[in-house]
Amino acid sequence: MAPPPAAGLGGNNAGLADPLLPGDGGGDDAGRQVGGAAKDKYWVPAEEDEEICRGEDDGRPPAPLLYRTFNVSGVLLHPYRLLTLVRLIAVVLFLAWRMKHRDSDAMWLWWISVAGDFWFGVTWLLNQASKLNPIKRVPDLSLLRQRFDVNPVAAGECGSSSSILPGIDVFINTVDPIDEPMLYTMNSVLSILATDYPAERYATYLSDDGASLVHYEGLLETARFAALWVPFCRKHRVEPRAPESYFAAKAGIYAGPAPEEFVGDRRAVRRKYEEFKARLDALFTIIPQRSEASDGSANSKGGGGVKATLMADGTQWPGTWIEPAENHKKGKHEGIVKVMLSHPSDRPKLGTPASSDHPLDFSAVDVRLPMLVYIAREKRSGYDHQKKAGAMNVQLRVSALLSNAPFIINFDGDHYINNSQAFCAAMCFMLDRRDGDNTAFVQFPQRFDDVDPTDRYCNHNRVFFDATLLGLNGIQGPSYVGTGCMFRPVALYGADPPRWRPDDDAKAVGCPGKYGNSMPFINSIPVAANHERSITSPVASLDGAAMAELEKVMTCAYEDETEWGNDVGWVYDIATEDVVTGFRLHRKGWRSMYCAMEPDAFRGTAPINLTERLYQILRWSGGSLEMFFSRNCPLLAGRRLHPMQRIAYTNMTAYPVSALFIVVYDLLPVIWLSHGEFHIQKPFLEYVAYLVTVIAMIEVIGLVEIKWAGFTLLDWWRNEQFYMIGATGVYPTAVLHILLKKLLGLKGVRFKLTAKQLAGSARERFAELYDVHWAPLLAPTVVVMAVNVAAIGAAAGKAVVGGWSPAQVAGASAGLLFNVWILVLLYPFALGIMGPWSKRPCALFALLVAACAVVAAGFVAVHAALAAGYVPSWLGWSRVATAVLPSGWQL
Ligand SMILES: O=c1ccn([C@@H]2O[C@H](COP(=O)(O)OP(=O)(O)O[C@H]3O[C@H](CO)[C@@H](O)[C@H](O)[C@H]3O)[C@@H](O)[C@H]2O)c(=O)[nH]1
Ligand SMILES: [Mn+2]
Repeated sequence: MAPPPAAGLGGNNAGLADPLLPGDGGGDDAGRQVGGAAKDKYWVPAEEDEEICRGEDDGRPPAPLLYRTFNVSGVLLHPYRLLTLVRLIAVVLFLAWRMKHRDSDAMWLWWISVAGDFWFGVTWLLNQASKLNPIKRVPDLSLLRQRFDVNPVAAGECGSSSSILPGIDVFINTVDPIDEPMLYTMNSVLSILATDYPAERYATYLSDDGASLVHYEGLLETARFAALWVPFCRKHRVEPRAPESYFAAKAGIYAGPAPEEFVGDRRAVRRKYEEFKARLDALFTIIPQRSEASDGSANSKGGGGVKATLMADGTQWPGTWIEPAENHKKGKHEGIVKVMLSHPSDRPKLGTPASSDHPLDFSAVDVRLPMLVYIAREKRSGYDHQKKAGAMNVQLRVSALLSNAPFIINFDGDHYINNSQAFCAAMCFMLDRRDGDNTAFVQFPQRFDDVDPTDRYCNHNRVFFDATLLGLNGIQGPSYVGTGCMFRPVALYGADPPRWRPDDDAKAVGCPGKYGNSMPFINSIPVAANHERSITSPVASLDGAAMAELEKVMTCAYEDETEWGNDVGWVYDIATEDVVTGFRLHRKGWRSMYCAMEPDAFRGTAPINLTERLYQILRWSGGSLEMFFSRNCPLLAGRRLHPMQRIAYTNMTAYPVSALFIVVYDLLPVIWLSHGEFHIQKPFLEYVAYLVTVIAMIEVIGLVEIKWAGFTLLDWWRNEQFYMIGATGVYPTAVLHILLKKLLGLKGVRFKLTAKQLAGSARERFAELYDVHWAPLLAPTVVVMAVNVAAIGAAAGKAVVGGWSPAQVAGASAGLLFNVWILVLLYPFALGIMGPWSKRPCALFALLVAACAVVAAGFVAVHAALAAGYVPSWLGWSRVATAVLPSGWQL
């Protein structure tokens, strides 16, 4: 990001060069951390930084600041706050006006709608309040280098033996090599192995919840290919370091030291990459063939005479088998841990010069690879495996025994590192002298590759990632929202942040019993707290005892009678482990930091099929409600939770409740069909005027927000639309789930794995967008659409039948405005259920007009029939003596 040069900063302060100006970074990162963008012109450096830089009075130069703080400039911030205040007043006036005019055609509905308006006002306020002081923090990567990575060798990379950067354990999760295409997972692994962080200071743990041999052998292939890919990335400083994305993009400006070798090297690596992909693909056939072809020797027979799945050396795979057998099937198998790449030496190791069988010259490149470990935790029937949270808690324990880094970072299997400075960026926050020690986690935004250009289903979630989280950043910190988040494990273990520790007995984290009965694990906890410990210290050799310990902490039974999933590690029994786990840390008084960088730190895939997307939102909204009605309810937290943060969490967990009112509003137009005139609030026109004002003001505030947050009008609009789509079908379902759970003790919303499409496959791009998967979850929204279309049709019919006074016309138009508004909001949904037809949105308009016309015609026909004295009966229409128009219809 590149705001204008900071006046008054970067003066005489040692080391405080402006990190935001291009070319200032000195190293290879200069261009990368800045990525100039006009959208940042609304951000100004915070004065607080300037004061801190001037230093304390003790005469010593203060430690430099590893990140810089920016506020929204007054030109936008003041109007933004003012508009919020004005709307608040408007809402209060509106509610007061309503209370004074208790006049409606149905008082019970009037009360519901007053309650609804009140609730909308409150949730809007909760939501808006947390956005009034947005803060951006920009890491200073070059300073981090100067201080912690003193003598970079290996072509200026972080990789150096004189580095004192803290260790990191990297977690990555996957479940199924098909639902979550293995190519993505292995690309993520490659991007991690090649990232710009000293190889001896981090270790990667892949958790495979499917325990499949395909993943295991795929990872072996990946480790082999990494020996070429990683040095290639370092030599030419390529970005991004996930090969699939790298080769898909046009080559950018060359940043490395060997331009003359680049083209040849790139071509060679590309060829090897294609071969690597082919080998990954082949695993899906080789492994079954291998197991099929075995001669029936003792090795190949599992229990019950099924064919065992065999590893390359002919021995039985301990995980799940292709032909499921006892102890070798989904949900029932032993734990597996394999070190694929062992921890490298501390000193850089240069590669070999080019030769006939190795065409790339790596003689000036550090060719070490970081440690890589495969984990499949034990699964037993009778245990709830707690999905992703369970998998990560096992990763936490296994990594603690093996490398025990003071920091960890977690990735979903489909998210890769897009900017290899990301680890260093997170470190800037963790190591900064201001709040670093009190920072439990650094959350990065989630960005996606495969989303269609207009982002029909609001997958990018820009309003959340570019506005809401920056707002929280100005309070106690962003919530934890899953992939791309760096943690301080001691915080996960339940330690208090230094700021709230009663004495300096820093490492005490409570009674050992709550962590289970592995002494080596318990002993690792205080060690992990110390990030000055210069390197990760992996166990020297995996002897029998060490292996036994690893296996022990991977078992299901290990967590019995412990605090895992409760006060320790990732939280259990909830569809969304993320927000609640972050909340637990905030409640303890920890803070968090938000780190958005350019180019994006990480990127991944998103569900672009409507049904998948709705299930994802169902999981999130269901999880939120579960949290609200659990012991982790924000209202129950103690005083360490910042008051504003409490408000934000309340909003974040209670929001689906709004849907109950929205559904009532959305279905109200049904009244058009039965009555001539019905007004929920009289005088109706004034009511509509108020409504239009308060709704329009939300949009006006949104216009200011898009300026400072730097997204587009379309992003904002999609967010509005998707809120309505969620509110018509998904949120009510979530509310229903939680009611059933609380009242009848049924299970809550399940964690349904989001299926990922394979980009660049034979199918057309964004093909998923046009697949319609009908599910009950779609039904309510279809009903709402139908009701509103019918209402418009009925109104048109009434207009045709005629006889309206001007006042009635005005009233009807105001009501219709509302119907149209709902339809416009539900537009992406309508496209979604049209499948391939949605490629021509005019077809949708034609359909809508036709539907309205049919209803209108029907209305006119019925009216005519009734006027002529016909009444409907079981046998069809029968003639009665006089016209039978209901009184309300006599218009
Ligand atoms: O039994 C399981 C189920 C899932 N996962 C992993 O969990 C991750 C997330 O699953 P996915 O289906 O991709 O969910 P998303 O909705 O895409 O995930 C978002 O929402 C989740 C919370 O609901 C967060 O945990 C994620 O980080 C966030 O990206 C994936 O890596 C899975 O492999 C497991 O390891 N074990
Ligand atoms: Mn995902």
